Amino acid sequence: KLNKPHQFWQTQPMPNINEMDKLKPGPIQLGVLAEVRKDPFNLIDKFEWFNVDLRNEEQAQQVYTLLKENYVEDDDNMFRFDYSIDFLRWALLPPGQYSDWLIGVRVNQKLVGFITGIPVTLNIENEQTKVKMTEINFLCVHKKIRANRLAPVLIKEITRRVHIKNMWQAVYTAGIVVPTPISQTRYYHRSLNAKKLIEVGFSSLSARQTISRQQKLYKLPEEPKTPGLRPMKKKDVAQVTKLLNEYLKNFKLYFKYSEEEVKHWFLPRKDVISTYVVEKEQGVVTDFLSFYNLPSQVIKNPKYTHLRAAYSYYNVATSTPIVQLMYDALILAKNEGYDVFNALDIMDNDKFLKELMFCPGDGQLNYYLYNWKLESNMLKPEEIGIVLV
Ligand SMILES: CN(C)Cc1n[nH]c2ccc(-c3ccc(F)cc3OCCn3ccnc3)cc12
Repeated sequence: KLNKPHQFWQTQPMPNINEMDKLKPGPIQLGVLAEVRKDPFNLIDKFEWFNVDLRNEEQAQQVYTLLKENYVEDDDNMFRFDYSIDFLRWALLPPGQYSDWLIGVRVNQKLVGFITGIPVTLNIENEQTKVKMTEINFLCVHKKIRANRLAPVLIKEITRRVHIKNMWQAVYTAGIVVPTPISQTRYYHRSLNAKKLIEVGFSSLSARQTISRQQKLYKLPEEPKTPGLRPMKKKDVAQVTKLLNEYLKNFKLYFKYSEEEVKHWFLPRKDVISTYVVEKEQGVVTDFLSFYNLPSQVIKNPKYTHLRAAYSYYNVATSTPIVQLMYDALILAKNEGYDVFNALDIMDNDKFLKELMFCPGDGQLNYYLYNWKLESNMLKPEEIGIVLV
């Protein structure tokens, strides 16, 4: 009976505490293509598998509504992520995507379950170890049909569809702890609209604080400071690709980006992704900053329905001090209408979090690698060079 904690995860190729020192680095189980099940896993009666076509407006709407009403909430159930359709198309239709890796489960034409994969090549702990794998995301089961053990079936089915492509590893993140995190990172928030954050209950005032004091404390200049800072354009793709790939080599977990992928992931998309480059003298790009748009629905509030949050994506500072570059990111986000700017303590983020007055969040984001034993059991947050949306 699957009712002991993590009963499902104990059946999966993930290192557990006492195996840690026995397993050699690399794949935990070697996959055999010929042994992969050719047919989908069985679903309970009336449930059916369904490949989601996010380009189809109606199907995209169904995914949007399922997530908006049933996806991740904060620990106090005050906020729930509200990923937009444009955002989902950005996140889930990258170059090389497979049509059967956006998996839905339907009952009477209604979408009740979802899980996604996108193809990535992950560098693990050194430049020589490049592993083609999947990045898993958006695991969601409708609130009304939880405890049917649908989530494990969704995980097994996407695993099967990844195995069929002769890929045997996965990378994913989650707020919860299941066997076995490779890194436990923390998130931080920088107030941009102090008054609204207090009114929605995101921030609270201590006895000595007042709203106007908070507004003064977090006040930002009207315009960014760095000369030559401007929105990224197509002509910047080659330089941004070089800057990014060079920078990411500093970390133990990172993707290598083609120019095609940089076009997809970084060219600005309204209300989805903002990328700004610093163009020093004639045409030379020396730095860039980027943040993505992920609002949270405010579950119960008389005045506001949403919290507008910008999330730090990738930032490369080779000639501008990182603190100054990120200070400009705050100003740009404020001017784009965001209420809060969020960042994890991964990459070099620790260098600006305190100085720019970020406050720690109330939870953590755990990183996972499926079917892979690291040389070092855990990675420090500053060794993580990947951002999962
Ligand atoms: C990553 N991606 C897989 C979505 C995802 N799943 N689980 C999560 C748990 C935390 C964060 C997270 C990551 C960075 C951050 F600055 C704040 C965060 O959550 C705040 C709490 N919250 C939840 C909903 N509304 C507010 C993301 C996620």
